[in-house]
Amino acid sequence: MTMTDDAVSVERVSKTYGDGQSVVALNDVDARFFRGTMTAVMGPSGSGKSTLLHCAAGLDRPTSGRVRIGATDLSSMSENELTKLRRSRVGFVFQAFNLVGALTVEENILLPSRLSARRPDPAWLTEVVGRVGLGDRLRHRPTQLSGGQQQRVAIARALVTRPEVIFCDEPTGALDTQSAAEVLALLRSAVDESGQTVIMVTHDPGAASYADRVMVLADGRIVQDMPQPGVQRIAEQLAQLGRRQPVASQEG
Ligand SMILES: Nc1ncnc2c1ncn2[C@@H]1O[C@H](COP(=O)(O)OP(=O)(O)OP(=O)(O)O)[C@@H](O)[C@H]1O
Repeated sequence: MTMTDDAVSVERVSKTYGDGQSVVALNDVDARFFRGTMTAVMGPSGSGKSTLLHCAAGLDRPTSGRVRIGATDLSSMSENELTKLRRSRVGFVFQAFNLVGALTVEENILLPSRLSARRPDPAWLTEVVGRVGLGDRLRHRPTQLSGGQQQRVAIARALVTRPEVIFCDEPTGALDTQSAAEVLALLRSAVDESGQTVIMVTHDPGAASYADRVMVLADGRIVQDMPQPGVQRIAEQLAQLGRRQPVASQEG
């Protein structure tokens, strides 16, 4: 495997849903996500953010184009190989936490390691649990925790296998400001202290301002790519998009 500076690269990726009256969710998108950086993906509802995240993470296949994680080309991989790749090389954090209610906090955190049959390094597990501040909650069930605590469990679960890339879809969408700040600081530390790569879909300019770069999608295309734009500029760009006339849907 050759080393590359790209943690993820997306080349000429299009995704069309349905046939007949089909929806073009991604339209010939090129994007490179550099190692050890955090990128926020923003844009109006329906602009293709989740679709881009899902294609980049190997959760969904593009209709055309190529996705690479590191030097690994996902397009030629079987479902089985994709599943293995997702378990070993990427982590996920979703708005709805997606924890298993019947398992304890500790069991949830260890689940990806169990599934990939790789024993986590106990020192690293202690470090991760300490970092997310859940040391005294390991035997609790997710329902016994606040939303912010549940999201911290999800982050610990994503960190424990030391994935190259952590994909986040609205990770702070269900959280209050304080819990959101804690979650964003944790994602930031995964980048700054562990050299991991974070790709995060968010609607919130405040959350996006934690990123090294903000990418804005509209109608399935990247329309802005801004290095550390700051909350003000992000909000302005989104407001400008909001004022644009939506592209007429193609019917019939
Ligand atoms: N499984 C699907 N089947 C059909 N159309 C879909 C499917 N998933 C997404 N779409 C359509 O593709 C387009 C892009 O959707 P996507 O979820 O990627 O947007 P988004 O920017 O993440 O939106 P939101 O901010 O509302 O979550 C939308 O028009 C959506 O309706």
